[in-house]
Amino acid sequence: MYVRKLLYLQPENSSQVYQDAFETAGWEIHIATEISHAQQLCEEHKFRVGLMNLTPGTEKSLEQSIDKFIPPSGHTEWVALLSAEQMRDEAIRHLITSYCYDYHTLPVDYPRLFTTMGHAYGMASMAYQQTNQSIQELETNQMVGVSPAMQRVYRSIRKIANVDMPVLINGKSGTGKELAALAIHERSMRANGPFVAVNCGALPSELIQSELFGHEKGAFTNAIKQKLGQIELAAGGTIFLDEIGDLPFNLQVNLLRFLQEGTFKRVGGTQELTIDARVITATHVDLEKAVSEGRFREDLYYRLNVLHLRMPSLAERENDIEVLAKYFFDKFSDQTTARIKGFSQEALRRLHHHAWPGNVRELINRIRRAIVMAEGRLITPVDLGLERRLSSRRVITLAEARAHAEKEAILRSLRQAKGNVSQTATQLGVSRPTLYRLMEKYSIST
Ligand SMILES: Nc1ncnc2c1ncn2[C@@H]1O[C@H](COP(=O)(O)OP(=O)(O)OP(=O)(O)O)[C@@H](O)[C@H]1O
Repeated sequence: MYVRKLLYLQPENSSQVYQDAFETAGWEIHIATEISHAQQLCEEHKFRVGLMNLTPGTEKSLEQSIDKFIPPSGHTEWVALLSAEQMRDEAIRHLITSYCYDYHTLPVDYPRLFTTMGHAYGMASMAYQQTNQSIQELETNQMVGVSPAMQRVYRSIRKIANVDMPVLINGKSGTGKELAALAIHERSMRANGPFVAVNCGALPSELIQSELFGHEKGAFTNAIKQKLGQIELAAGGTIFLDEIGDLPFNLQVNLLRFLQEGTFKRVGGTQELTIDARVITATHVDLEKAVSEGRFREDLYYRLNVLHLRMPSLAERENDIEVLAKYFFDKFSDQTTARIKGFSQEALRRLHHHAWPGNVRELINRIRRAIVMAEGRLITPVDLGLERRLSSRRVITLAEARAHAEKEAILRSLRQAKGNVSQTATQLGVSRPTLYRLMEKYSIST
């Protein structure tokens, strides 16, 4: 029979379930009575479904440590088992809505519970397949993303790659324009030729001409020998010109000639040279506006914009945020950071709510920083630099200021005590139950 693995978190003294019933229904049940054991099992097995028994008296400690046993892959859906009475507790309802796919009230109605678990398994498997799909995309063109917006990008790249014409890519900074240009090149008939990238915005205007088109010996004071330009170096392949809007107006005509006739002259040269390179350009500014303001040649704009690709910003690709975060986490983790197992639920929530002005590049930087900064097993919002800050411009009430200070003190103390709640409580001069209550109030997890 097809076996699905189930992690059952059953604190001691909680009501028993009939293990045989699960096995007959095709579930291989792994029971943990303690969080540490659940954590260990999560590292050894791939559970798609977890069942947690919220026995009265244990739910509080579960709530505080739930982040710890969420497997690093994050593809496990949880179902809570609890009494109808417990459902009246607001904290428990919060726990269920934040962490669980569904709940089941006791006594156990096995057929109904198995249906719920079957659905949870389906949902978790779907999420897992989606991540895997993105990794397949990655193998072919190093781009990760499962969102509909990225699926459109992949489809466009496949089509554009087959047609040997200029491409204009636009999108905000850090959205992956250069990566898309490389993907086009690698899927095109020029894949065996060079891919040469030049950032026109990063070069001083007096150097751009010689950088792009090369120069002859003696063309200017420092031209002690002949130098080939980047366009010449891209012969047989693709030249990618990033920030094309920054190309000085006087050089735009040279590029236009190259696009129209495939010819150019080195600086200081008289000979007309011919090479074959596909031109892909990118911009984060509105080139049409630059044309209407007279800063960019209209004829060049139309020559460059034969095929067009728009890279969506990260905020438009919400489904990709978590996939990318986990991808970069795996990429940048190494043996020295092996103790860090993934992201806390709060960290994932903050990643989703952040506006991402710097797009994927910003995400990469935040993950790299978090891997260095994290002190616990899971990355927190503070590690990512995404802790909620109170706006300095807004007038705050005394109650808000007090709450802010209280939260900061708890976070700092927890960090110093490496997540040890008893030690933190002693340090802050409060009892453990009070600290737990405050942590719940401020959504702090260890
Ligand atoms: N979909 C993606 N999957 C994986 N990595 C990505 C993705 N998009 C961007 N990146 C990574 O993000 C970083 C920024 O991407 P890239 O340089 O291509 O952006 P850009 O739009 O050209 O930025 P800019 O306009 O600032 O030059 C790179 O390290 C790139 O590898």
